Amino acid sequence: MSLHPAVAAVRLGVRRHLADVEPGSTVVVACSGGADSLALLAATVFEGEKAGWQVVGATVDHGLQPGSAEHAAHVVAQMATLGAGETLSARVQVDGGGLGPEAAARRARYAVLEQVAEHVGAAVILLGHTRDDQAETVLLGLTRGSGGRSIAGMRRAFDRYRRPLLDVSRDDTVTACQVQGIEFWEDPHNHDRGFTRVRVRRTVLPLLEQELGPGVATTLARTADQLRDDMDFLDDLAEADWVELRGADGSLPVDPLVGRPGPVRRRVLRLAALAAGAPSAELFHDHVLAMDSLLTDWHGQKWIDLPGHLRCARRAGRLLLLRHPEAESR
Ligand SMILES: Nc1ncnc2c1ncn2[C@@H]1O[C@H](COP(=O)(O)OP(=O)(O)OP(=O)(O)O)[C@@H](O)[C@H]1O
Repeated sequence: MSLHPAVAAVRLGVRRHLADVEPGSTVVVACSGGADSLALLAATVFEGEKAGWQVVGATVDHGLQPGSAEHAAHVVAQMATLGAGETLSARVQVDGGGLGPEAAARRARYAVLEQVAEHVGAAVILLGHTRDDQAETVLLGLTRGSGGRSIAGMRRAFDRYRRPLLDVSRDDTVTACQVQGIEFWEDPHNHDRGFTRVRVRRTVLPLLEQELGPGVATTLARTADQLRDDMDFLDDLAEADWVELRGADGSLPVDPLVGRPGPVRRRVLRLAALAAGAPSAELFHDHVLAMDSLLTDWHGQKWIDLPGHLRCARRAGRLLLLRHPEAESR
């Protein structure tokens, strides 16, 4: 019997994005019990047998809904049935810490996945994000208007995480599960139109596909790939400049910075503010533009305020990043 194209697509994603993973390595697959991550686990087990990997399935119980422990136990059983060599379930305490519930759950999940990877000595942790997740991320980023990085989408790899299914559609993961007889879970949140992402998934993207032609999700995901490459290049340039120019006190010389192209210069300023202690979640593009105005539109302004009780001031040919009390005395 010939291999179903959807199953082939998922396996190809795993083969391609884990080509450098050595025989004998341990690979953790993070499984929510949804179609994406179960299709990913099945493909990783299949490819892992050929490549000589130990495959560990891990599921995280956020404890946010009634019955979540039973759900986690069910996912563990499924992961074992699909052939994971080892299965793990971890319950986490989701503590907001100023974050929204989704972001808090995500942070707790990543922390526990890290512990799991340490525990089993894993080379990589796999996440089941698909091309459709990527397209939604790009659209959401566009509407948020927070700059190139937010429309550059998710990375295929970061730290020890990999996303092997970013070229695979959600439909293919669902079909791959169906043809392999894998029962998957439908997260009730996926139907809750209170979430912007759900409205993008269920209304905006289908409308775009209907009005502009099929393939919009693919095009958005491809655009994100190209943009991410450019962003990474500019980030690398800026990082090298920052390392070269910064003084021991974190200050920056005005003249060489003014000569740098704007996209690099503003990245250097952002790096300097972060290094001085500005919280990244609160440091917005407007703050960086205000810092930039001390370089490109300076008419004697004393300082500009930054988050994290910081001030940026221009004195004696340098940009200084100061804590508030110091700002007064220097
Ligand atoms: N409860 C869970 N346990 C283990 N892995 C999970 C769990 N929930 C999600 N994942 C992993 O994360 C992937 C993405 O899931 P989902 O899109 O629901 O999360 P998200 O909050 O958007 O994640 P991210 O912050 O990584 O974008 C899943 O395919 C799976 O690999």
